Amino acid sequence: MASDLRLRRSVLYMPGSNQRALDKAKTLHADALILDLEDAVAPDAKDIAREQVCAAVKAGGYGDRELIIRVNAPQTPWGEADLHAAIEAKPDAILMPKVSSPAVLESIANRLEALDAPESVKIWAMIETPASILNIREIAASRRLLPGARLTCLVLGTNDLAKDTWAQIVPGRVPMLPWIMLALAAARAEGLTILDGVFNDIADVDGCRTECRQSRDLGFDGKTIIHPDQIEPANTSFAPTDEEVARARKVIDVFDEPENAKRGAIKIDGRMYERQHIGMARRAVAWREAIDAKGY
Ligand SMILES: CC(C)(COP(=O)(O)OP(=O)(O)OC[C@H]1O[C@@H](n2cnc3c(N)ncnc32)[C@H](O)[C@@H]1OP(=O)(O)O)[C@@H](O)C(=O)NCCC(=O)NCCSC(=O)C[C@H](O)C(=O)O
Ligand SMILES: [Mg+2]
Repeated sequence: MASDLRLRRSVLYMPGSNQRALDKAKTLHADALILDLEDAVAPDAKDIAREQVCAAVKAGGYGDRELIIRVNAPQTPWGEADLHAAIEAKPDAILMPKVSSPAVLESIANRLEALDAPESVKIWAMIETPASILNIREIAASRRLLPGARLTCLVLGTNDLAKDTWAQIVPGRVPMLPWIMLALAAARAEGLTILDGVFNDIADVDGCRTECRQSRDLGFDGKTIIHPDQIEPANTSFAPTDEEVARARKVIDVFDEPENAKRGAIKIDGRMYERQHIGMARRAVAWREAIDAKGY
């Protein structure tokens, strides 16, 4: 049903040290916000970023935008303080960077349980190291093993993947497609949400739109983005078109007709549809209803 569907078409990062961005985000049409304490924040701004981000989450005012805090990794000088403060702020999720194996997720899930964090605080995991790709099956499967069923989303970090593998970031992303699709299959096998990596060329809005469309074609739930100008391309690309919705409604209606009750396959407007297509059709309609209900 549309009411259960959480839109994550556009998920906007912002440096936690940038108070202006934290404020501006309250008015932007992004579905979710990642308030970053990690790579977007310089070492000497880590403490102020932590304070600002946790204060912003506690104060609220972001409407129905999901709020995610990206902490520094546990082995860094800031990891422990970030995690403690983030748990206390109770965001919708804590995003763990550079997750290379399930072990780090287990330790965070245990911490959340030990500190009695509400069930609503989920864990999101960045998939951005070569080891995370090799261990993706175990990382995704840890959803079933962690206490509190907290792992709900994987987020690709294509900049870090490029850095560590030496793969080039090129239009069409051919060098990365095997890793992208492996992560996508692992996420879907476990019923996790999965978000695509960022498009760095802020000035190239058309290029961003092309990559968002590719991202939707590949099967992602949404795109992580880095600038307000990338929100509209992401929201538009992940919305089913009018034509898709009309076709989806027709598929549902035709299979609902009594004379088709026992048919497995049907030809509609020259194309073959099987019963499995009803689920996809319902998803398209539910997405449209969720977008209409949201108003953007
Ligand atoms: C890249 C930026 C530093 C550019 O900022 P700026 O120079 O201020 O751009 P503009 O002048 O064009 O900004 C126009 C207005 O929009 C606001 N703004 C800009 N960016 C954001 C944002 N991300 N969120 C909210 N608001 C934003 C500006 O404040 C201006 O507002 P106003 O003054 O009222 O007009 C900046 O865009 C930026 O910091 N972006 C995010 C960078 C970031 O978070 N990077 C980390 C994540 S990417 C990553 O590493 C993923 C992964 O880990 C991987 O490995 O791939
Ligand atoms: Mg990264």
